[in-house]
Amino acid sequence: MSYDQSAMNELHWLIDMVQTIEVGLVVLDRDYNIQLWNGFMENHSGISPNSIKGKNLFDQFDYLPATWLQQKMESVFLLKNRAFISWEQRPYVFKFGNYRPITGRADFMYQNVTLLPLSSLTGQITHISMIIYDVTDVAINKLQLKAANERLEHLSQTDGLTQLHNRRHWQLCMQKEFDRHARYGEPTTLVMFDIDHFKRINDTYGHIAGDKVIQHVSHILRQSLRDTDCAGRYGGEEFSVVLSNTNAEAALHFADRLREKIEASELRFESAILKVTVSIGICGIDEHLSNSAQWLAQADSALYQAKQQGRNCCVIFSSDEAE
Ligand SMILES: Nc1nc2c(ncn2[C@@H]2O[C@H](COP(=O)(O)OP(=O)(O)OP(=O)(O)O)[C@@H](O)[C@H]2O)c(=O)[nH]1
Repeated sequence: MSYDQSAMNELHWLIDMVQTIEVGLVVLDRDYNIQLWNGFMENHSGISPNSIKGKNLFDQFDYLPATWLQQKMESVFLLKNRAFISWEQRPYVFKFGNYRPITGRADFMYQNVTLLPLSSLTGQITHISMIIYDVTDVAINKLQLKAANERLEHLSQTDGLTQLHNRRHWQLCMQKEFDRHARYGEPTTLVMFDIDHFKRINDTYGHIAGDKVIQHVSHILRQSLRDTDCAGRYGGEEFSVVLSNTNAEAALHFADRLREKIEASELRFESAILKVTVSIGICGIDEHLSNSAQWLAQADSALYQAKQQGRNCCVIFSSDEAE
């Protein structure tokens, strides 16, 4: 076989491969006019190479982020360097459907795109090539893994009965708030409360009724919170809340409103109507506290005082009374 014939063969194979490869190939000239559009692009866009050749990329696909993409392409022309667009940065460049049976859950094809400078025989960069990789499988797996991890993280931080933070996670929030105060000195207050005579509910109506009461109280608590507040189920029928940017007097308003709402509410359980009250201890943070455990102990001591004072009331911690 002559040298010419062999070169022709090679060229033929290359063209064949470019047309059939499972990767999108597009060549653009300096004005973003399409010079090459391979089989992959045709199959996924439904547009044939003949009908798109010579047309401007941005006129053909008006959904493309023109300014952003042109900026990237210009840097490829000027710096003669490759550029990459990852699906994590932008899920796709070309809006192609996803036909993969295994990853049928994606509505579109996730893509990684490489922009490659193409030089002419004189060494000038006259064209660039876009190489489009279908990374739907990888992207879906990664997204599913991320979602599963987020679900697991949520479960590990949440109390199953009330959907409030569980004790361990709430304590971390409280420690963060304590540290934030140590750094920035903003007021913050701890509120601990406990359902009064809860044992009687369990003893009279059974544990299921008791659980419903705990859910009922936590529902009212959730409705009373701001986004920045952090509420948890501290123990069986004991709840804890960190009110950020709130001093003890303002927390007393919050606590009294919460107490009144719970007192005014009722819960139907089978043929009975259940009513409960709560006792609340409040402790604002101050410079004398040496650690978060002490803060918690003082809020707990205020809660104990509220119980001592006859229940269904709120008490702000005072060191005099604690002694
Ligand atoms: N149903 C139910 N009961 C619980 C749960 N956790 C703890 N308890 C019960 O809550 C009751 C708490 O009783 P006590 O600590 O004596 O307090 P109390 O009856 O509320 O009395 P005061 O707090 O002094 O007003 C106990 O009977 C526990 O068994 C729970 O998740 N579900």
